[in-house]
Amino acid sequence: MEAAAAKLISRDRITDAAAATLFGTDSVSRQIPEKFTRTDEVRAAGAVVSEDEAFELPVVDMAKLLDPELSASETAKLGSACREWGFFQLTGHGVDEAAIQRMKESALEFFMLPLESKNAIAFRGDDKFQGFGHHFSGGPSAGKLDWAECVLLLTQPVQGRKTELWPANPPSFRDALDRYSVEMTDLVRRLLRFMAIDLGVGQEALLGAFFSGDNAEKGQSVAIHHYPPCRQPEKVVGIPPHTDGLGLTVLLHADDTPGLQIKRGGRWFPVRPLPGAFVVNVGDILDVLTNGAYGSAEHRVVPHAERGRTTVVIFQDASVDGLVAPLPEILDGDEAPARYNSIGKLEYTKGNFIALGQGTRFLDSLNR
Ligand SMILES: O=C(O)CCC(=O)C(=O)O
Ligand SMILES: [Fe+2]
Repeated sequence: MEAAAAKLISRDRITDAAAATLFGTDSVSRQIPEKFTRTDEVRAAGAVVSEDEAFELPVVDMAKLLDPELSASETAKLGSACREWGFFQLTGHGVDEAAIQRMKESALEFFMLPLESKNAIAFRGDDKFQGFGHHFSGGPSAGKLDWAECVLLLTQPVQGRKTELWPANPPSFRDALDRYSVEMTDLVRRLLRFMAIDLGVGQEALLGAFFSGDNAEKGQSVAIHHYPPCRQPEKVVGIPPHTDGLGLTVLLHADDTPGLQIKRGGRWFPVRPLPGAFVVNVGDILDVLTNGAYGSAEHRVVPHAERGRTTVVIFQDASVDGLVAPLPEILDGDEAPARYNSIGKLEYTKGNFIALGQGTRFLDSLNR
């Protein structure tokens, strides 16, 4: 993260007062303090699809993608999920179970520590990009707090890590995240190969946008979120509506609590997490790379009334020769002109942070 861009984010450490609201033993019965009350914002965000309405968030099976007999039809399913929803659940992914288990346990154990221990890595100084505290929330919610705590860290490239901000407690954490990060790199590579087939572009082109070159702006980061239970979930926000600003996102549920919702056709669709599956979504940069063929979808988190929820979210960054731009292979003169203006990666990152602070979507400003 370039220092000047990192300065554009403002994230706060969690105070004793906020912690008493979020985790206090009597927090469930108490009134929600003003700082967390966002009833109007929640109401204005639109209706939620009801529990019993039948709908199917696409499920993609990696084992089928890899099976020569089933690969073509499963690749088509992957493609339609990315085009129609920008989201899917991924089963049969082959990621090492022990690595997943250790990551889940380390995340859950970290959040169980007293605030003082967690604040050992609290956001500080100029660089509010990495550390522990309140997730950034600006725009219409400026001044209000999310019903959540989170750890944000750069995980790749290894030489870019600020290891001193990686939790030393629980002792398993650093090793678990290191291992998990490598597994996620492999998983993203595998997925991109099939996305390239679906898009009809060379695998080198798409993989190259995510992994080639020594551009330090291209890497991987993690957000580990904890949403404590909230008796009046309709009054608070776990994470406000947003699209993910990087390339591809892979989310792991550390428990089986639902809460993630995806906006489609003006309504919020709750994700019903499948045991053992990842939730994968298209980020704004993949949307641009594919010239809008794959769409990054708005999503948010609503806390659960009785159960806490913990997620481990990996973001894989991408760019083409230092630019956020449609892949040249996807464009075709007047037949398929660019739908987005190209922009330097650093300028993109800064623009994204400023837009987040204003509650707008930077991607919209790149539309041609
Ligand atoms: O925790 C979740 O379910 C979603 C988190 C998220 O949207 C994000 O970190 O960008
Ligand atoms: Fe997100």
